[in-house]
Order: sequence, then C-alpha cells, then structure tokens
Amino acid sequence: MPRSHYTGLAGQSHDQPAQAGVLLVNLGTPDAPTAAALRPYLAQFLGDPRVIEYPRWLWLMILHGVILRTRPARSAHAYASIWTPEGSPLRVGSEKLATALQASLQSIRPGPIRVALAMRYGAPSVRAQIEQLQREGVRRLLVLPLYPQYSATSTGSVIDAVSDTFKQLRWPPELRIVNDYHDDEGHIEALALSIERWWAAHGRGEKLLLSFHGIPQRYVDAGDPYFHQCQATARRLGARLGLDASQLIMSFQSRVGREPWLQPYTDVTVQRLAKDGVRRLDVACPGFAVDCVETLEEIAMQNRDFFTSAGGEALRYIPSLNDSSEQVASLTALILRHMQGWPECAGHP
Ligand SMILES: C=CC1=C(C)c2cc3[nH]c(cc4nc(cc5[nH]c(cc1n2)c(C)c5CCC(=O)O)C(CCC(=O)O)=C4C)c(C)c3C=C
Ligand SMILES: [Fe+2]
Ligand SMILES: [Fe+2]
Repeated sequence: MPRSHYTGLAGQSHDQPAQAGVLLVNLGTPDAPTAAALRPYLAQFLGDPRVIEYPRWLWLMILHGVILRTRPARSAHAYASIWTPEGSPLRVGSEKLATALQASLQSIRPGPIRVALAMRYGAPSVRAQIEQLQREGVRRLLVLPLYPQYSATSTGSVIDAVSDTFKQLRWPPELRIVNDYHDDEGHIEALALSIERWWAAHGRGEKLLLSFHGIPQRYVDAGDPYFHQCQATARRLGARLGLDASQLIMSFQSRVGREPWLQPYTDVTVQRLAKDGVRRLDVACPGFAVDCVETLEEIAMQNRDFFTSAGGEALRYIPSLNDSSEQVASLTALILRHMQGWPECAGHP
C-alpha cells in the first residue's frame, strides 16, 4: 500500500475527551549567534514571499547571490551582543510566556486547554506543533500570532503556515485565528500599566517614543492595514497614559534595503529629538510581544548611541510585556474571549 498523502493519527482512539488548544506563534530566531546559524534562518525568513514581495526568481538570485554572503555575519554580531546563557531572548521570552499562559489558563479552566508555542521560521515549526496538539487530543484550535498589529508580512505569513498544515491533515481541528489585537482593551491597559510601573521605578523622561517594526511603504499602499493599526495603538495608549501630541511620538525601525519604508524612521527621529534639545527620551516598542534583537540591540544599544552622539543624555528603553503579569492577564482574557462558544471553555473567568 502506498503511504498516504495525509497525516492522520493511526491507532489513536477517537473517543478520547476533546481538548481545546492555543498555538502561540512568534517569528523565530537563529539557534546560535553565528553566521553559520544565521544563514539558514535568514534564508527561510527572507525567502518567504510574504516578507519580500518581489519578482520571485530575481529576488532568489539576489538573496542567495549577495545577501546571504554578507548579512549573516553582520546580524550574528548583533545577536551576539544580546545572547543569554539560556539562548536567544526571543525564544526564551516566548517560552516563558507560553508557560505562564498555560498556568494561568489551567487555574481558570483546569484540564481542557493546552498551550503550545511554534516559530514561523525555524523550530518548532507550526506544522510540528499542530500535529503534536492533535496527538494530545486537541479538536479545537485557536492560533494566536504574537503580533498585536496585523501585517501580511507577519500575521499573514503565520496564516499561510497554518493553511499549508491544514491541507495535509486527514482530520483537521476546528480553527480560529486571532487576526490582530492592536486595539484590544486589555492589551492597551497592559501596555499602559507596564509603562507606568516602569516610570514609578525609574522616573519619567521628557518624551515617550513608540517605535514599531517597519515594513515597505509599498505594502501599505497595496492595502496592508499595519500602518493604520500601529497608529491606532499609539493613539489609544497615549490617551490612556494622558500624553498629548508633544509628549508622544511614533516611529518605525529596522528598515532593510533601499526602497522607502514606513516613516518617520526611528534612527532619524532619535537624532532629531536630541538636536531639538530633548535630554531624556523614553522608548517603548508596543509591536513586540517579547523582547528580541530588534528591541534589545537596535533600540537599547544602537539607537541609544545615535541619541547620545547627537547630544542627548539618556535613551531609556522600556521593556516589552514579555511574561509580565500584565501580559499574562490580558492574553488570558483575549484567549478565553476568542474561545467563547467552545464547550471546553464554557463560562466566564
Ligand atoms: C526585510 C524585510 C522584513 C520585513 C518586511 C519584516 C517585518 C516584520 N518583522 C517583524 C518582527 C521581527 N523581525 C525581526 C528580525 C528581523 N526582521 C528582518 C526583516 C524584515 N522584517 C530581518 C532581516 C531580521 C533579522 C535580524 C537582522 O538581521 O537584523 C525580529 C527579531 C528576531 C529575533 O531573533 O530576535 C522580530 C520579532 C514584524 C512584527 C514585522 C512586520 C510587521
Ligand atoms: Fe522583521
Ligand atoms: Fe534590526
């Protein structure tokens, strides 16, 4: 008999109690802060047509012929400066968040909700984790991409990975996917509380800069709602913190390549603020659920240096929500709300 095309669970009892599962998905990260580990990671990430919308064959030639010869070594340097004894901050932080959410859901709905974590690029893959959840009896699945703002390059690509997996399953679970949570009440409150907690411990700077990951302007022109959602998050967070337009600034970081990305750029903005006389600048990155190379190196090191070199005194980075009690509470509520109507999750917390 030929091996079946579809992944099933041969031999598994079909009457085990149904479970609900939550699959958290973050971007992924290299296995080590070395050029050798960066190369396959960047090849998969930058080879994703959702991330680079460019004529396919031409881009693959540039990627493999030019970019993967130079960028891995440069990126490895950035990763080396933030690597921890436990590994990459993005992996460690995402795993801690998953563990904390499992415990939190367990205390409210003992038994039927399982939490797993997948990486869009690298391991554990979306496919491997969905198959694992199925083996554990999950018949209803909520996918929660750890991106508060929807972009086709981030959330859209997670949806691709889930869709590709589902095509291969003999008996896929019932599915829901969180598209974004950029203006979720509980999420805005969690951001505000964590910034206020940080201010209570460290004092307040003159201005608060909210730096989001950038994407090419062309994608927004083509209909990506990302810019609009970043603006909405910034506006709601600013209102909740009682900041006016002169105290709250928004910018976009991590530009790659030559075409225009969303503006204003973070590096240009921090230098302008220093030249305008701002001495103490607070920076938060509400688009990142968990701290990573983009926050810990690009903001807290690179942009801090840009700011002080241009005459500023101190750029203070306010950490992402990570596995804080604020984030665990807001995501627990978000998960239970999205699972409403599923028998495993009946009732309210
Ligand atoms: C070149 C195109 C890129 C697009 C478009 C893009 C969108 C995008 N990215 C994130 C979140 C993260 N990106 C991270 C790292 C990172 N991003 C790009 C490129 C694009 N991102 C590169 C090349 C890298 C690797 C690091 C480097 O070489 O500079 C990370 C951190 C990963 C880590 O391991 O710490 C995150 C998180 C979002 C949310 C997004 C679209 C909205
Ligand atoms: Fe990125
Ligand atoms: Fe970066």
